[in-house]
Amino acid sequence: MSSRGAAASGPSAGSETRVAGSVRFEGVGKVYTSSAGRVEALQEISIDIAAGSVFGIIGRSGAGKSSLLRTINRLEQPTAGRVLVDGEDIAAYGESALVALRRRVGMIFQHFNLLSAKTVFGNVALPLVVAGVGAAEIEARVGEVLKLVGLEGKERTYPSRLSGGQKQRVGIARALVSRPDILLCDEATSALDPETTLSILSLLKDINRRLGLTIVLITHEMSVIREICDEVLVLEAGRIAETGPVWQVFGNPRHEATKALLAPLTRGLPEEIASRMTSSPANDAALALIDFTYTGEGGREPDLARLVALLGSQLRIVQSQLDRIDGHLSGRLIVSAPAAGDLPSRLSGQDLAHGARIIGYVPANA
Ligand SMILES: Nc1ncnc2c1ncn2[C@@H]1O[C@H](COP(=O)(O)OP(=O)(O)OP(=O)(O)O)[C@@H](O)[C@H]1O
Repeated sequence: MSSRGAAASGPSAGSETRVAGSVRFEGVGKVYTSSAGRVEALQEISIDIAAGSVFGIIGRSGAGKSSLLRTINRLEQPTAGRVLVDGEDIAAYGESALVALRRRVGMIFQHFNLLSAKTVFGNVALPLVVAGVGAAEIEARVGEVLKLVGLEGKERTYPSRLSGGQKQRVGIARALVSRPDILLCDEATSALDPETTLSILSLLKDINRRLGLTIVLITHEMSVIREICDEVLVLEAGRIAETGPVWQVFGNPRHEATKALLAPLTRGLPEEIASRMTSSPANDAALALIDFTYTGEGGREPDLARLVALLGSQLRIVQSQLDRIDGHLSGRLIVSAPAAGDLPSRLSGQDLAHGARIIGYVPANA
């Protein structure tokens, strides 16, 4: 695995500060021209993705998410601007450098893209076979990644005998076997049920933490962004609507596109609260609505005593909901608490539940 460190890929990142797994878009544009006409899919996209971060891309259908993601491994070529991976302009790559880039940048897909005629071992080994790696090393590396994704013992199984979650684990193992620095995920959990989605998300987060791998993902599920992303980019009609840390963008969405995308997350709120909710506090006395999600696993139910200690005794429960999905507990607790002080950063450092985020603000007397 390439060396990784703590340095970020800020605007001044040059070859000295380079850390494997950073991506920079510089004024990226993409125009498709076909018999149907000209489509301006991306315009003036300039943004940095720090090595080792989990970066989410959201936007309505047709906003340009896939086009942008696919410029990172040159499945799409920008028609304007540059894409730099670890500080290098990948447009300049010849054939062998491009092959090497595709090994450094793995990808997983919504429908897994597994070969049905090959076993789990055969599917995962494929990139190494193509690269001409020796049999003993293939054996060792496939074993290593199957262990990492929790599929030990499934080597000889064919994809048709696997569940959706297991198929995606094979997809992840196949992407990791080349020891990439970056993993691109195109709607990787959209075909999975909520419980399996959670297990794949925790696997991705675990991989990100253990291997220091950069993950760039597209999703239409805002809960996915909330669960695992550090930063989020909202695209609207090919342009950047807004971008920043998830707690900031989701806690205080500024762009209409973001607010529309986040609307499903506010479902379930009492009408009298939802109708008075604003995206930023009206004054110092405003109350923040904080949404905690949790599962029954790992004892992650929010502890009320800790919430009161953190948020103050004025904390009120606005809504509480418990579901059982396939026998597993899935809960949501919405509380109101004084918004004064730097609440988002106070919340972000806490391991209070599976997810904790501010969904809006209401006047103190709401
Ligand atoms: N190969 C292509 N030829 C012509 N137009 C294309 C091509 N690929 C994408 N487009 C157009 O570019 C725009 C952006 O498409 P893209 O797939 O990047 O959006 P998206 O946000 O990923 O959408 P979705 O969420 O529906 O997958 C759309 O208008 C789409 O129709």
